[in-house]
Amino acid sequence: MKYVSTRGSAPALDFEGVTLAGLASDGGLYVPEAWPQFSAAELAAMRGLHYAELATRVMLPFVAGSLSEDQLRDLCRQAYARFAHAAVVPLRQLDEQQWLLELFHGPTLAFKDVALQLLGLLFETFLARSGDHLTIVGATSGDTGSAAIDAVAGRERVDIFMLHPDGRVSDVQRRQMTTVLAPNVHNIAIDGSFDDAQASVKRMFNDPAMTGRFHIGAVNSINWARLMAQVVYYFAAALQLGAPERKVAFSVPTGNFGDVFAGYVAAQMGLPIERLIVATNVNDILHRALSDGDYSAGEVTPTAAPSMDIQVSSNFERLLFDVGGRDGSALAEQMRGFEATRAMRLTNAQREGAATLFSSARADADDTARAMRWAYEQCGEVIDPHTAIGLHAARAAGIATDIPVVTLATAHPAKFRDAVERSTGVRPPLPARVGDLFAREERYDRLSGDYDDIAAYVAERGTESR
Ligand SMILES: Cc1ncc(COP(=O)(O)O)c(C=O)c1O
Ligand SMILES: N[C@@H](CCOP(=O)(O)O)C(=O)O
Repeated sequence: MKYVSTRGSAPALDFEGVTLAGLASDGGLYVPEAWPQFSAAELAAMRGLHYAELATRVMLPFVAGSLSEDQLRDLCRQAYARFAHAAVVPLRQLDEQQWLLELFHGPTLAFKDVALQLLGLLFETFLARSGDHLTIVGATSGDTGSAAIDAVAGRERVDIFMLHPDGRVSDVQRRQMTTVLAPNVHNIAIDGSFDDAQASVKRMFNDPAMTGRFHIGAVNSINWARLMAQVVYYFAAALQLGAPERKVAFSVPTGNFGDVFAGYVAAQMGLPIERLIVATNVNDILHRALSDGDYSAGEVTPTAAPSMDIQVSSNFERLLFDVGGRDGSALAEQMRGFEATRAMRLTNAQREGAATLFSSARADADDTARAMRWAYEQCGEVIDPHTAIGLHAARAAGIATDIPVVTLATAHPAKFRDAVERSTGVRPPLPARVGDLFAREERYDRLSGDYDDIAAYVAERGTESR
């Protein structure tokens, strides 16, 4: 399998190459040169498999040439052994049509663990082959950070520098990152938003002063391997609900467009998906883009769903590339325009291509609180504010009643216990495995958010590559 950049001029790479590269050298994102396909018979044969085996079958075409089937199976078994539920990503029924796919049973209680537990092992495997050292630089609005840190803390050939927006993540999220004291883990709170942090991370991938000394790596969903692992749970849910004979719709609380793009990939591979509902909070650039073609970023507004407080949505570029005819040079120009002005219009081809599968909805604070209350009072489920935004959109989407609608439950409610308590009166307890979080020592540094300060910090503490 070869991967090409959405901006058309970076070299095509194999799976090992894209996993270690993160962002493409032309500033684009890597996507497979063609989508692997599964027939209805192949899909039917996947029903009932254990999650690690399903993951092996779904991901095998993407890793061809870099990992054997047995190597991939071994990594999947290791990655998913750390999940606290036997099904790894259990489904729960809310009413006749609505379902939740619980993605938060991993070590750090959010959907990020599903991909990052595997990515940590992939890094270890590939770096052992090359003998190289990876300097991971990541941005987090709260969940990627802890999941990535858990996946690489203490690993020999990796350092991780994780930027989070100071004061804009929940106390549980912050402590899940800052109480990991392994020497290869560096937490940095920046004065700014997640968008500012993500912009600095992307800039570092194309800063010769840094790339000349360090092998910079990505754990954010700009890294293809992240999305690849997230594709699997769409298969897991749809197969349980009757695919391939029956279609299923998904509602996805969305920020950086990685999770829902994984659903798009599943559909390209032959999974019968009726609709992908993109659910945003009031940081609604994606809702505006999908409903009337306006992709323009304002300032980030803090909400009760802080992990989705994002305006510049990296993975949207992957969709625009695929539905817009895979013209890398045209997209590079469109993205350069966006980077200069923070605004662009989608082309007709991009709008029409997206509309075949996607719809969108925006939830404000009241919608979010109401959805949390509905889940608790009508169905007995305590859900987190991100999941609530997805559920609000799922119930409003008008999907035909014979089609199941699955909302991705992206985080454990205890990560956002203040917001959950305000809406439902219930304060969800922290699961035992993170129970002493508030007794642990914290360690992190504060920086201005200025790129030069961040680069100097990394340069001073990073390990040069060979
Ligand atoms: C709990 C939670 N829900 C939803 C999202 C949005 O996912 P994505 O950025 O892949 O769109 C995030 C952050 O990414 C998150 O942490
Ligand atoms: N919500 C994320 C933001 C980063 O998104 P990613 O999926 O690109 O890593 C977070 O919690 O950090």
